[in-house]
Amino acid sequence: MDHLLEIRNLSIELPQGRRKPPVKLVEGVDLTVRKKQNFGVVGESGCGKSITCSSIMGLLSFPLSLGQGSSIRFQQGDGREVEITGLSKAELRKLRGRDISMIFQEPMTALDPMYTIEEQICESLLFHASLSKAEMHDAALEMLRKVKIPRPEQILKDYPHHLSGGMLQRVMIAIALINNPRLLIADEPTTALDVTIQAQILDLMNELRESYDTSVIMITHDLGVIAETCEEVAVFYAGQVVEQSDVNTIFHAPAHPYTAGLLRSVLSLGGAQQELYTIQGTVPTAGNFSAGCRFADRCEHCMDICRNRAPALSEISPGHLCRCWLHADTPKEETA
Ligand SMILES: Nc1ncnc2c1ncn2[C@@H]1O[C@H](COP(=O)(O)OP(=O)(O)OP(=O)(O)O)[C@@H](O)[C@H]1O
Repeated sequence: MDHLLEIRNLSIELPQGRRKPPVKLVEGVDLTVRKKQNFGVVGESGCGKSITCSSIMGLLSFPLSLGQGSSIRFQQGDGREVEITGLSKAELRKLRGRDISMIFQEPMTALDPMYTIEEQICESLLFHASLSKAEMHDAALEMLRKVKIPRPEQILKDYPHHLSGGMLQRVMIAIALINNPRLLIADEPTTALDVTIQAQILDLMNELRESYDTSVIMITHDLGVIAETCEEVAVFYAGQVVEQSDVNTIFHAPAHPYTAGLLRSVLSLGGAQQELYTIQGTVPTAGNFSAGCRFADRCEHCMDICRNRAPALSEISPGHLCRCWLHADTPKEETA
């Protein structure tokens, strides 16, 4: 089977006390990540990208929980498929680091200021492999070389505060890849870095992907990062996937007005004479979604039906999914 990860009907709920039903922060998300695929998850702040990916790691923060019927199936290194939502805490710990790793926006907060870089790399090795101290040292050194850290012997002895943001992110990538995971989740890995360092980190991730058999889920609000690194992309809006397709289609023939708006705002940044384009309005907060399309209030193509009935995510051409009445078999003359 070509599939590494299959998410079906994922919902993530925020409880509202005993009297009210929980608010669904994420609803009805289906995603499939293939082996060795670079999969992008893009959308504005607060649309549910990070909590969706945290749920893959079994790391939803209190008081969030998975809704009934949510399924996350993952194929382990031994070929066995596991249902992540049914794993115990101990089984999840085993899966993390060995099969699934994550890198975050702020490497400084993910690393412990009290321990050297060598101690922190070796800690993740300790947990997953039975190596001697000398073998662990060699493995850590080799990994720092792979992520192109200069003077790796010295860096192993350093503490996190001795390193720049770009170097720390390289260390995080080394830690994430040292056990050769099948899936790497990268949550805005370059957002906190300046532009030239961003490009270097993205290049490094692309290079490493060639030499590891790892699939990557790249979470970002930046379509430029998606263009640089991904083959397939899911566009999130207000807790749902609104469009999904290969990257080429998303960039050249976006179907959902939200995706088209995101692209226009990126393109207008590049044009010297053009006025900066922004999508009017803001993302509705969870619990305040309308009965119809969640993007209706901001949409330039809004029709009557969009305000009253929620569109389903449907396949508008092979491999291209879109959640929009403009592309559904419904009368289009119902313009508001
Ligand atoms: N522990 C929590 N308790 C309550 N609400 C939460 C919690 N964690 C996340 N949320 C809410 O869930 C929604 C989705 O959050 P999430 O962090 O996944 O968004 P995002 O798309 O990753 O945004 P960003 O790019 O800003 O990280 C937001 O409305 C957020 O406020």
